[in-house]
Amino acid sequence: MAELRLQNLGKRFGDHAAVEAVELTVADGEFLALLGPSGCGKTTLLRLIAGFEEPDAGSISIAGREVARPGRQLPPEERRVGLVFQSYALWPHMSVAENVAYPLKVAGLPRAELVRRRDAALATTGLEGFAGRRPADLSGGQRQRVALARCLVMEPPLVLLDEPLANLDVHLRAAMQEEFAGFHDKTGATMVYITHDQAEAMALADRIAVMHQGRLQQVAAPRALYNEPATAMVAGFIGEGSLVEAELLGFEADGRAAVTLWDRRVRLRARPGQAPGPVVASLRPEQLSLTAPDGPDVLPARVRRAVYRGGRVALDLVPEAAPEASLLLLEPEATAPGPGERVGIAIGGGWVIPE
Ligand SMILES: Nc1ncnc2c1ncn2[C@@H]1O[C@H](COP(=O)(O)OP(=O)(O)OP(=O)(O)O)[C@@H](O)[C@H]1O
Repeated sequence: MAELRLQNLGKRFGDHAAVEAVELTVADGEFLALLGPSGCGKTTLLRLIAGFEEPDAGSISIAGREVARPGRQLPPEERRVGLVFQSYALWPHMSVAENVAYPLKVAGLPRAELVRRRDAALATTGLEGFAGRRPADLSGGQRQRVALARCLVMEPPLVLLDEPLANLDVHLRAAMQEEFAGFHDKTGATMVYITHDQAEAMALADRIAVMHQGRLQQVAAPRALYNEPATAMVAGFIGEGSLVEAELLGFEADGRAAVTLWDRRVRLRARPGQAPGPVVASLRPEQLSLTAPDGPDVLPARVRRAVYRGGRVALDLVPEAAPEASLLLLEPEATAPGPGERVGIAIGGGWVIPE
């Protein structure tokens, strides 16, 4: 069992809080993606868990054992944590098999056990046919598999991955994502996977933790993160859409929120119990549709830009009632209006940001 628990974790570099007040529990066997813009503290958080940085607040426990708090650090090699980085850090003079077996050799395993575990790791990562090759004679994806196999041989209950696919091209990334998912299923290890690619996080993770300026903004399953973002930062960072200022009037009998948006009354979803008043709402493109400009409850607007996306056109729409605002709507190519055209927008849903 390798539950990971971070309590009020903090790390400063001089005046800069790289990680601040992080509370997070990753369940045994869970796949958690850590997602956030560059510089938000993802790598620092991972280095704290691995034991390369010492926290100056809070604590870290792995499998029920406290491994770090200010002034008390268990060294990395005693944490039983596997690490996979984007730079594969393979030994160039060793074969694939030797690279994979290296941690076992260092640990002093008997030869028969070493061979058994090495070959099992090579099989899990589909590298049986490459055992004799040098890293220089492998593709980027194959090298990343070697790095994965070398992590796997130690059978770590907790694996930390720092942007392991960042150096690969788009097609290879998709293939490797499937391999990571398979690797997770086979090993049952708890995984924390850093990425700044939200599609990758959504494809792989049970839950996604979104980080911003050293703090966790929201930790939730991919669908919840997309449909019910806790903050404007999460709404803007995950998926596409528009953030608009509105007024929450109250809740209707069916639980929908009654909201005024540019003098129109619309019904959105909101966290129950939210107080009436000024709010920010997130409108995803699929919650908007085009209609005739002058119907009841329709928002007349003009097309500012129309960008072809292959089969669909991304429309940047400016409501007549709010010339400074902008709404994104995706329309099939065949029915998409062009720049300058006047249209009506029907709002079929949306989410009131809770804070
Ligand atoms: N050793 C250090 N000394 C001083 N500042 C540091 C150190 N390590 C990181 N930082 C700063 O802490 C902040 C968080 O850095 P971190 O590398 O954790 O971000 P990140 O989210 O992993 O970014 P990226 O996605 O670009 O790798 C940054 O502002 C960075 O400049």
